[in-house]
Amino acid sequence: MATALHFSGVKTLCPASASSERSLQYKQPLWSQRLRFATCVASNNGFYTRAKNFSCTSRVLRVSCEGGGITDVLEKKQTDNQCLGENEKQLTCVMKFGGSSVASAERMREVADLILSFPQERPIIVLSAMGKTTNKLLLAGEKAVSCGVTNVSTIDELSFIKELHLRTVDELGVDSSIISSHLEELEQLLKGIAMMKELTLRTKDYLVSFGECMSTRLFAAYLNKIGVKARQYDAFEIGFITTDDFTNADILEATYPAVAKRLQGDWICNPAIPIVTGFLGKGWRSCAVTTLGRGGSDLTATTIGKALGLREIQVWKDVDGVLTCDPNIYPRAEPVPYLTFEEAAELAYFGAQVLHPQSMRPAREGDIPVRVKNSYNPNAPGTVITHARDMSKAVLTSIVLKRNVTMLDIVSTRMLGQYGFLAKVFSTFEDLGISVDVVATSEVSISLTLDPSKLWSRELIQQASELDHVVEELEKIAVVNLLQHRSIISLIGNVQRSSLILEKAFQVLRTNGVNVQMISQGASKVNISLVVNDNEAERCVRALHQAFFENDPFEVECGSENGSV
Ligand SMILES: Nc1ncnc2c1ncn2[C@@H]1O[C@H](COP(=O)(O)OP(=O)(O)O)[C@@H](O)[C@H]1O
Ligand SMILES: N[C@@H](CC(=O)OP(=O)(O)O)C(=O)O
Repeated sequence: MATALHFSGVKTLCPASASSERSLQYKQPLWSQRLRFATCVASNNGFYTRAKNFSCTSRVLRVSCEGGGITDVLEKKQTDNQCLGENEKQLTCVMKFGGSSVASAERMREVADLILSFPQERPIIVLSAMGKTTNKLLLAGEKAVSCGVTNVSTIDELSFIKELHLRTVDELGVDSSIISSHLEELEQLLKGIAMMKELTLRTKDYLVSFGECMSTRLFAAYLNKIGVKARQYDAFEIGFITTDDFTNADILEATYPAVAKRLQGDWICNPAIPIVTGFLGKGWRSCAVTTLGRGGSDLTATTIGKALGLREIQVWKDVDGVLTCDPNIYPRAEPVPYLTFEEAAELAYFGAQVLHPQSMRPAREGDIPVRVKNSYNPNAPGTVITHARDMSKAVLTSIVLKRNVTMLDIVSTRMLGQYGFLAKVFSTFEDLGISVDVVATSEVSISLTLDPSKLWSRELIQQASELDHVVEELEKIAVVNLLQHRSIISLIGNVQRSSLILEKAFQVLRTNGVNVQMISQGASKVNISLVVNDNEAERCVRALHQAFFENDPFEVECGSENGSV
């Protein structure tokens, strides 16, 4: 057997050995200059793995690998633009890894291996904060409001975050100085919150930004340590311009050209894998750090995909793709192999935590496929989301649950034939800046649900008074009934088959003794929404899943014809 070294199109054959350390002889000493900057990927019978160590002298490249017997060593040159071939000037894809994928040093190493297992790609990496760091930061902030300045350093969540990040520094073998100033500043910030006794939305965003700022620094340092040239970027420094809606900001158009120019420009001048903070932006008026809403790193990834016109956007999660329902509600949920952007957007908007609600927009506008993959199980095919798919056999794709929704029944006090009623109702919501989710109307009455994510971004006390205010305003023209603790069950699928879907759904709900309080079929034609009581919702989802995905969906069609459903 022979071992091959590929470099600048030149191949040098060296004798193989069974050892896990391999020395390769160069023909030309000149190569070693370039190899200093090289990425080294070794392969063991076709399974690519990160080389544990590599070093080179003028004529010898020495590679050692965990796991023994190296049969092949590939060198990807990453030097300067003089060495970039024409097609190497383009970054190819974006890979986003969520908190669960980078929760520990071990997971970060696995993610590095995963990235290097695609040597043909020139990826941009987007990372979320490690594990549950964002939640812990928010909790620490809330505790700081009332704990007093002197007690800040004893906040459990602060200790947890410090310990997690310092342990990761240690285990990855990188220099602690890359995050020490962030950890110090974080404590100072919490002391500031304790002093002010308030945590504004703007401060909340600044507070949570420490999570992504630290995870990306750790990961970039680790890649550099193992010889893979990487460069860290804070999204708010490279052109992610947003509205000033702290905790729920929207990306502005100016972002696309700015981000493309910065990332592509740097790559061409001095190639290094970009490691970008997910979730963060910069408010265009305030110039302060903003966040894109919980789970917003998906949106960072799709924004980069569109900005650079990349071939593919990959979002790596801890599940085998988008599933037929939330696995926390029903563990027998199955991966959905294909989705359209429209289906994925509805699914995300109506509560499937797996994707950020706004994240499909840039991908759809740029017509860039999104692949949802499992970083714990990279061989699983995942879900591919594209513009169109074969719908001929599709009935139901996924069942989504949105809990804790507020519903309003509004009945006009005027008689039939009264014009302007709907306009007045919706202008009330517009004036109050409250967005509406699901709507069902007749000429004199309207039932609707309020988007909880918009309400949740406000303080609880503010929410209650806003709801009172909505009711007060609407009562000028209607009788209003405010119904809380409702859930929306969204049936995402082929609404061309809506009769079949509804027939089966209502049969299941009737069998389970559940009364549907509102029903709406979206204009998008991929979603039917049913409103039920919160306390019945999970049971409904499980029963619906069993009926639609664990039995033949065409059964009902035949059954109903014989009247035997
Ligand atoms: N329909 C669904 N398909 C897949 N996952 C879902 C679905 N609904 C809810 N989830 C939950 O979403 C989680 C993945 O999303 P998220 O927590 O944002 O991942 P990450 O932090 O890795 O980006 C899964 O672990 C799963 O519990
Ligand atoms: N860290 C942020 C952003 C994010 O996208 O996280 P994840 O990819 O882990 O859902 C959050 O927890 O909301």
